[in-house]
Amino acid sequence: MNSSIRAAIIGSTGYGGVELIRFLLRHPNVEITSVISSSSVGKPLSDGFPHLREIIVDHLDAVDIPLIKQKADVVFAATPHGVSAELVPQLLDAGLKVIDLSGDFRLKSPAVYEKYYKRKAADEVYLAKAVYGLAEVFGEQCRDADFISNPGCYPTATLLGLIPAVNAGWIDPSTIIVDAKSGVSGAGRGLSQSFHYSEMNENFLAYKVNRHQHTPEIEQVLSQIAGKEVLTTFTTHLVPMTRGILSTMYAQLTDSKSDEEFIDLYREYYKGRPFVRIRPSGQWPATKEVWGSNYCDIGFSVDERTGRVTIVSVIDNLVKGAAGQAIQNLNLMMGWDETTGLEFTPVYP
Ligand SMILES: NC(=O)C1=CN([C@@H]2O[C@H](COP(=O)(O)OP(=O)(O)OC[C@H]3O[C@@H](n4cnc5c(N)ncnc54)[C@H](OP(=O)(O)O)[C@@H]3O)[C@@H](O)[C@H]2O)C=CC1
Ligand SMILES: CC(=O)N[C@@H](CCC(=O)OP(=O)(O)O)C(=O)O
Repeated sequence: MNSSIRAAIIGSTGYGGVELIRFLLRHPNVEITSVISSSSVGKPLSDGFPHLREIIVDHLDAVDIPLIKQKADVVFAATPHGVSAELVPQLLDAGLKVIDLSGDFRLKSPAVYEKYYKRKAADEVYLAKAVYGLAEVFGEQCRDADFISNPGCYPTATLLGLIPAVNAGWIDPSTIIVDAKSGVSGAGRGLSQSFHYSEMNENFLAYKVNRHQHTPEIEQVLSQIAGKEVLTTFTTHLVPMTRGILSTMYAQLTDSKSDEEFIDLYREYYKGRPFVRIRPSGQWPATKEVWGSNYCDIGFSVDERTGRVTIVSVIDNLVKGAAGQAIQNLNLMMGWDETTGLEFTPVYP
């Protein structure tokens, strides 16, 4: 089926929104019919983002649900936590399809959301409607969905790196430790002291240790895959680069396995899913090798000495970790080939 669809983007002036526009401008089945802002209504988007001069619908619309309904069939909400919780139910009630990039609909438990996000959870009726859009794992559910909650950037890299091994019972999930690093664009376009050039440059730091909001998201999915409660140690770090996430994962093997066995297991699990690329033994993926693309590249090393496996997974946080996966989910929702509009080779060097 190759029918086209009209798309609106709320949060068009943010990093996720701008990245959605970059990809959707080249999507053969999507027409961008409204770019939406809460603070720059009426201004041309390309004034702030001259690289998007080719956009036809340039003037920023207000967040006006009846107007969005008139102009669009699907809405991407690239809006902050809390904003999506309020907006998404109104969009769904208006009969629109929605893909939400925020964390507001990923966690099924309102109490867990409120503990980690420190704000009121979204309405449970809408939480129950959200399909968690980790495309390579829950793609079948995405195909029938009208509302997809796009995974977080760190969970995307981490879960794609862990799920096949947890699913096969090859690692003991209670021993998983995740050490993840992100480029600064992961924090969005807003300004804050920690992201000033002089604070970030030549610096490397851990943050939100043992309290990161992506911990329960990772645990929720791993518990579902393992069929029992899984708790993980998950530590995030900021790296002075613009884009990219590298997640290093460690876990105890349940039985002796080789690198080649891991490679075969993962290649089989992700068969037919072109955005996950498994590296040959001894090759480690780097963030530059997926930069600007929707790929997730994964490498392995089994340590016979300790009986542990080390798994390294990389993505571009703004693409596979946000806009790219959101478009992959739209493709699944619409019954299109999941790669449509996303076939970009990474930019290198
Ligand atoms: N950056 C990343 O790597 C990733 C981000 N995400 C998530 O995606 C969402 C967007 O992130 P990102 O683009 O980085 O964030 P930004 O801070 O760069 O952009 C957020 C946008 O939301 C808009 N906005 C703010 N308040 C409102 C409101 N009340 N109503 C409507 N729009 C509003 C702002 O635009 P304006 O002021 O013009 O309205 C702003 O441009 C967030 O929920 C984030 O957590 C998820 C995965 C990765
Ligand atoms: C570098 C950096 O600050 N990253 C953000 C990732 C936030 C994100 O994009 O994910 P959500 O949609 O779940 O908020 C953080 O660690 O909170």
